[in-house]
Amino acid sequence: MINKLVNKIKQTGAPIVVGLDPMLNYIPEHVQKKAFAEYGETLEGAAEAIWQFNKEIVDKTCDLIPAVKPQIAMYEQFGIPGLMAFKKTVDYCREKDLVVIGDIKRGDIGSTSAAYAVGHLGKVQVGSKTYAPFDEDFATVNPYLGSDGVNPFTEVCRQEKKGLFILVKTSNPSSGEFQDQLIDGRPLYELVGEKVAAWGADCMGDEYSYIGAVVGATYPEMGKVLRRIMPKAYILVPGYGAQGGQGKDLVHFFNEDGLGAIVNSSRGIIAAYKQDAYAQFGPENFGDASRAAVKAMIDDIGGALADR
Ligand SMILES: O=C(O)c1cc(=O)[nH]c(=O)n1[C@@H]1O[C@H](COP(=O)(O)O)[C@@H](O)[C@H]1O
Repeated sequence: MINKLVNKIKQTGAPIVVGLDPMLNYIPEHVQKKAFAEYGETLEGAAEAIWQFNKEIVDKTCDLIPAVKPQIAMYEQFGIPGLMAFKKTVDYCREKDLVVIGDIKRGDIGSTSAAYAVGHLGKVQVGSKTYAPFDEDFATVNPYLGSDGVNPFTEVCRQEKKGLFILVKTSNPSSGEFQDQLIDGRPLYELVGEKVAAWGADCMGDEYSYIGAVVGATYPEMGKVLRRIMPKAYILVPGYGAQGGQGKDLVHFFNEDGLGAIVNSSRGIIAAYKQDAYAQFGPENFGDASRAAVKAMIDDIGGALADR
């Protein structure tokens, strides 16, 4: 799957991921109204609104982008109907040949991580039958329980040819509270970055490892150091747009070959129609606003890479 991701990035010239993080308040009135007319103001109604919203955004952007990243919490908040909308979204994006990064941020003791890995990336056995319950292509993993929490995910990736993005340095304001703590003079995130490189060394695709890392766009200097520490890891870079990251901050997350990083934007794309820059589209044409925002993001990052 890492080879597919790299090839799609090369084909599209777009090292970007559209984050499918639908909140009800981003979903235009007319989409909500239609869903509620059919299912009432229920969890099912919310899930239908989310699904219709996602579908339109995917339809309007899928030819421009290599990948999407649905964030499971946004679906889980609507319970079982929400999770069904998550699964529908994953399946639809895979049908459109997009690489799907399940943003699930799991990680637990080994036996529990194994169950998460099977449910999201692998296959589960039920009597004589086998099922792939969620079947994303990549998953985000929290490594802060240590190797035995990560190994079951790696094992399933090896079997299924899937991949991981492991949290190394997160984009949020408090990420330094623990991640920047010094151990023998070195920040914890660097030690985690070294671990990601080690875990990924025998998990190589053609050019890059299928064990990638997450490093926030909001910490470009740290991204530069981590790029060197993990030369073969693809870096998922969230924090562009709504959290303040811009193309010019991100060049050092990429290798000299222009590969090695994929930048996520969620609210900046899916709620583009609410921004002044795209207001002319109006809520009716929210998908077109997202398409324009994707194009602007591609130009911003492409321009920054060309200028470096
Ligand atoms: O793993 C992630 O994707 C992630 C890691 C991180 O350090 N920071 C971060 O924002 N994310 C996710 O990236 C997305 C960012 O959303 P926007 O700020 O709306 O672009 C959300 O789905 C977050 O959960």
